[in-house]
Amino acid sequence: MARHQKFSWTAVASPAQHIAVKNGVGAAERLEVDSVLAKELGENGFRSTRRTKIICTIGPTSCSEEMLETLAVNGMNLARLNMCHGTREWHHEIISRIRRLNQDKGFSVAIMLDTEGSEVHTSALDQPIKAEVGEEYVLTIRDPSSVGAMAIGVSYDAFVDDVEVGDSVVVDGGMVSLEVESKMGPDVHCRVVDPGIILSRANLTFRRDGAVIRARNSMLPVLSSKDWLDIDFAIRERVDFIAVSFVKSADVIKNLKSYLNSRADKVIEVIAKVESHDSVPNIAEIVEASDAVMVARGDLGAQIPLEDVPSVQKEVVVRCRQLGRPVIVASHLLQSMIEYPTPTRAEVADISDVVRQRADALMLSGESAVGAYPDKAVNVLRAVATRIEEWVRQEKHGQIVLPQLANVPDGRVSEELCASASTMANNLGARAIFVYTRRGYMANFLSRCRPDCPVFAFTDQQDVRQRLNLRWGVMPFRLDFAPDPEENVDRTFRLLKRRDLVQPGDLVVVVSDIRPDSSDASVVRSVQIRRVPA
Ligand SMILES: Nc1ncnc2c1ncn2[C@@H]1O[C@H](COP(=O)(O)OP(=O)(O)OP(=O)(O)O)[C@@H](O)[C@H]1O
Ligand SMILES: CC(=O)C(=O)O
Ligand SMILES: [K+]
Ligand SMILES: [Mg+2]
Repeated sequence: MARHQKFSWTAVASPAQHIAVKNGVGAAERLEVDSVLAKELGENGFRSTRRTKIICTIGPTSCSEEMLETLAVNGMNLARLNMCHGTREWHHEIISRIRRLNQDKGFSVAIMLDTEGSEVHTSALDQPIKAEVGEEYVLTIRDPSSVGAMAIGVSYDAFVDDVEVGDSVVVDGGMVSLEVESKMGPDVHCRVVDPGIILSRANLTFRRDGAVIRARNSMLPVLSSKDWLDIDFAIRERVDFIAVSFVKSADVIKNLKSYLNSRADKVIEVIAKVESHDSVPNIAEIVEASDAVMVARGDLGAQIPLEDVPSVQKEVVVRCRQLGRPVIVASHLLQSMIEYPTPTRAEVADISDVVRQRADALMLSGESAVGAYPDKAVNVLRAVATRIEEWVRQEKHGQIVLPQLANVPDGRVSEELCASASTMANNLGARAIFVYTRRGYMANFLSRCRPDCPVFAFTDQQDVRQRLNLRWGVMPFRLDFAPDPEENVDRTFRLLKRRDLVQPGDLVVVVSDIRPDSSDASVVRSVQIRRVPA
């Protein structure tokens, strides 16, 4: 079968080389592109280069320098660090490793820090516990070692008041279920109903008659005092994104954004995680307030009925696209690959559904953090995304009506310009759209249009380049800008030709809103149709 080749699970890129391009004429003519992206573009051609971005949660089985490099080579665009696990020192070390690899190997892997949030979880365990039907465990708010061999600590003191005899305790959304048999002061005695594995710091939800109990639990702050310390750590580490766990409403996002505005000396984008029962009625305001959104299906599936998860996912994805917010679909995409080297057919179908919905990014959780095959899981995401995107383009799936966003004339012009550029590029079968952008604003608008060809975004800011890694279809480049916008286009053609990334005669649509000087009055916005000169 001719397709077999494209659908294989092997890596497209061999170990990357540093490929910052320097023009002999002057040191200013410098173009930097992620070495893995350059290779993908060279080998697959523009049209077949993957548009959906890949995020990997880094944990014990993916934190070595070798595995981080393999993940980057296989297509990881963003690394996620989950502050539920590991110490700040550990996370600092991983961030340093990723930065070193970016520097030495020419990657541009962006960094996301994910807050712990006030979820209720078990204490740290040295070993996962295999819970068998009928066994009794004591969930306690005391030090479990003082209670006995079958005791497990719980992070939230009021849980002993919240639960009653007969309630269910659900571990990690259903990995294990227990029933409360008796309460004795700080200890709650439970019997295993559904057997399975209890992992270290596993999430706990409590149910009565099938419904989630949200007594005191729902009064916990979304950002705890520990989370604020982790946020200060994120600022010091200059991460690209902070993902906020268990968001309930827009308030916490607004609060965090103003904190970051006043404290951080770079832009850190705030990602709202939709995983709390309480977030569901407030999705519209949450999407509006956030820079990006994650459908965190692991916890979401424990907080709302499982059969409601797909429609919430769809709603969030569509809303985000309409408002131009990047959207990530996370967790259980390749759950079986935690243990096995190949995915189930149902998992491939799930990934394909996310890609058809045209979400910006796919995120691995346990598969890359603790799984036996993090590199293979990334290969599967890459192969499935690439193949399904091609199919979506052929069949014209996933077209949605995009409402007008900007309500100021300036914004309207940018938005219309991008919509027209995207339509023109589709109708003319352009090889790429080039956009020159300082803050990434125009690249975002273009990504929202989901054009058939890739968007090459040229920015002079390294941190904008990193953030654009999350945007669907955007291939970020760092370019030293010339004062004259026309010179930027010529410079790009020259440098890309030298890399063999474009050929003379290629048709590209060029969008620019770079100001020749810093005064707003002189902004020149344009769309041009250009052929790469000989
Ligand atoms: N830094 C880490 N150190 C140790 N184990 C980790 C780390 N990160 C993740 N893990 C393990 O990988 C599993 C899956 O990771 P994941 O980030 O999905 O965590 P989680 O505990 O389910 O929380 P969340 O809801 O925030 O995703 C975790 O349950 C944990 O066992
Ligand atoms: C990613 C995450 O937090 C979840 O799926 O619950
Ligand atoms: K988390
Ligand atoms: Mg979660």
